[in-house]
Amino acid sequence: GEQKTKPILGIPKSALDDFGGAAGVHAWVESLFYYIMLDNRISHIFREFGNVERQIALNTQLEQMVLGGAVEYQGASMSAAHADLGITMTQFNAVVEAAYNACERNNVPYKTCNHLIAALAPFTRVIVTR
Ligand code: HEM
Repeated sequence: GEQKTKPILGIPKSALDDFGGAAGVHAWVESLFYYIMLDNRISHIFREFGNVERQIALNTQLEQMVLGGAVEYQGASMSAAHADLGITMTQFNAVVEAAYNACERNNVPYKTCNHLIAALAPFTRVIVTR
C-alpha cells in the first residue's frame, strides 16, 4: 500500500513531489496570495497586518514541511502569528477557498491539494479566535 511520511496525518510520502517539489509549492503560495488579495472578505486584513513577501517565503517553508519535506519553518508559531487578528471561521474558509483556487491555477490534482489542506487543518483551532 501507500507509504506514509513520519507522523503526518496519513499524508503519503509522495505528497511533496506530487505538488511539484519546492518550486511547485512556491508557485502555489504565490497564487494563494494572488487569490487572497482579490477577495474583499479578507484582503483588508493582509493589507493592514500582513507582509506579503515575508508570508510567501514563510508559507513556502511551512507547506513543504507539512507535506513531509526536509525543510525547517523559520517563522512564528501559528498561534503567535494570528492571535491578535480576531480571525473568524468565515475568513478562515475564504483562505481555504483561495488555496483550492491556487491548486486549480497550478494544475495540482484535487487529491494532492486535499493532502495539503488536511495537513494544515489542525492549525484551525489556534488561528480562528473569534
Ligand atoms: C491554515 C491556514 C493558515 C496558515 C498555514 C497561515 C500561515 C501563516 C504564516 C506562515 C504566517 C507568517 C508568520 C510570521 O510572520 O512569522 C502568517 C501570518 C499571517 N497570517 Fe496566516 N495562515 C493561515 C490562515 C490565515 C487566515 C485565515 C488569515 C486571515 C484571514 C491570516 C492572516 C495572516 C496575517 C495578517 C499574518 C501576518 C501577521 C503579522 O505579521 O503580524 N492567516 N500566516
